[in-house]
Amino acid sequence: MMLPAGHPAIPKPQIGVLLTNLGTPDGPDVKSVKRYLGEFLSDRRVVEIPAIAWQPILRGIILNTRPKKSAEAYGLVWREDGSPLAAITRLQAAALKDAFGPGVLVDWAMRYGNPSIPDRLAAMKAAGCERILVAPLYPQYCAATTATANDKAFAALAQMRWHPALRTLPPYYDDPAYIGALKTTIEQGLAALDFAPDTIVASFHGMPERTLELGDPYHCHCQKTARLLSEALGREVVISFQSRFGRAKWLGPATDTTLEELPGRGVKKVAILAPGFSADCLETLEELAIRGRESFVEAGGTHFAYLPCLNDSAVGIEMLRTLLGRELEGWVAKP
Ligand SMILES: C=CC1=C(C)c2cc3[nH]c(cc4nc(cc5[nH]c(cc1n2)c(C)c5CCC(=O)O)C(CCC(=O)O)=C4C)c(C)c3C=C
Ligand SMILES: [Fe+2]
Ligand SMILES: [Fe+2]
Repeated sequence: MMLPAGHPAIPKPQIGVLLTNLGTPDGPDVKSVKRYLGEFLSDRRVVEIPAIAWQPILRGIILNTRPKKSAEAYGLVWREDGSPLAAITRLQAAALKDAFGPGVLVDWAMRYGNPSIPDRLAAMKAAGCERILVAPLYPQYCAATTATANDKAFAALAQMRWHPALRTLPPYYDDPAYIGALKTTIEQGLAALDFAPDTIVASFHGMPERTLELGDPYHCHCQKTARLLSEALGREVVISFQSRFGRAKWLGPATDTTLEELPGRGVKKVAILAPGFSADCLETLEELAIRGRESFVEAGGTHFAYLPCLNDSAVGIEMLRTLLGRELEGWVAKP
């Protein structure tokens, strides 16, 4: 078809990089938390119980009890610029704005809640992006996190007549750029403490043991990250799993019991980090830095430090630039 005279020039093709993370409520109030948990916990990638059995439990019990408790917890960590998870992901995208050249748009979205993955993909397409790298910011692959974020992107594309080409960021649990960034941030964190920890604990988000038996690589990815980190640091790193949810057996050892038991084993000074989270959030700031500290001290611990996630630190952003830049190869000329 011929373009009519005076037809506007076709915009220059752009490339999009969409950072994605889990999602978070819009506010630290019961209503917002209920909406968020309803969406999150209805995802069959997250709770692998047939809907006919699960939905009555979710709607009848969990969504009538948990939002109040969770909203209180969110209230303890909420910042002026919003939920820590959303605020930090926004800062990460802003810090990477000019990282890949003028033709590359960097944006962010959440799997549950706002800004949504379909909305931001539509905005990228409207801006002329013909190629999009979707980057779920989970170092360790889990179907409940990585796969469902990508599912959402694929589902959005499925609604478009003319969709952009899509790449996804693979998990990076053993990538030298990630292990190196963790090592640097831990060493910087330890140097700033006024005590030397007896032990370093690496706490990962847990998942049901059954998910491991069904073939999810998450547990193995966490173990390998912890081993490589221990080798890089040249010291032992104790691994544990946090945030148990529901009645099923979850991966162990549990972070809460580990922190309660360490003082009895002579470990009175501890530093804890959460290498599976690319941004600090409820699970790190409330569960580890607040509640974890309380239970460690109650059990006889004397010194406790929570070491923040990579977030939008210089070393964290440099790592993202390396990982994302690699996936953009062939799309963007090397600097
Ligand atoms: C980093 C990896 C994560 C995995 C794996 C994961 C699995 C998983 N989580 C739940 C249940 C909940 N998780 C909650 C919060 C939450 N989870 C992750 C990450 C992983 N989850 C993050 C980053 C967050 C924080 C969100 C924030 O707003 O800051 C919550 C909600 C909070 C609460 O009410 O306590 C629940 C519930 C399951 C069932 C699961 C299964 C594999
Ligand atoms: Fe979770
Ligand atoms: Fe939690």
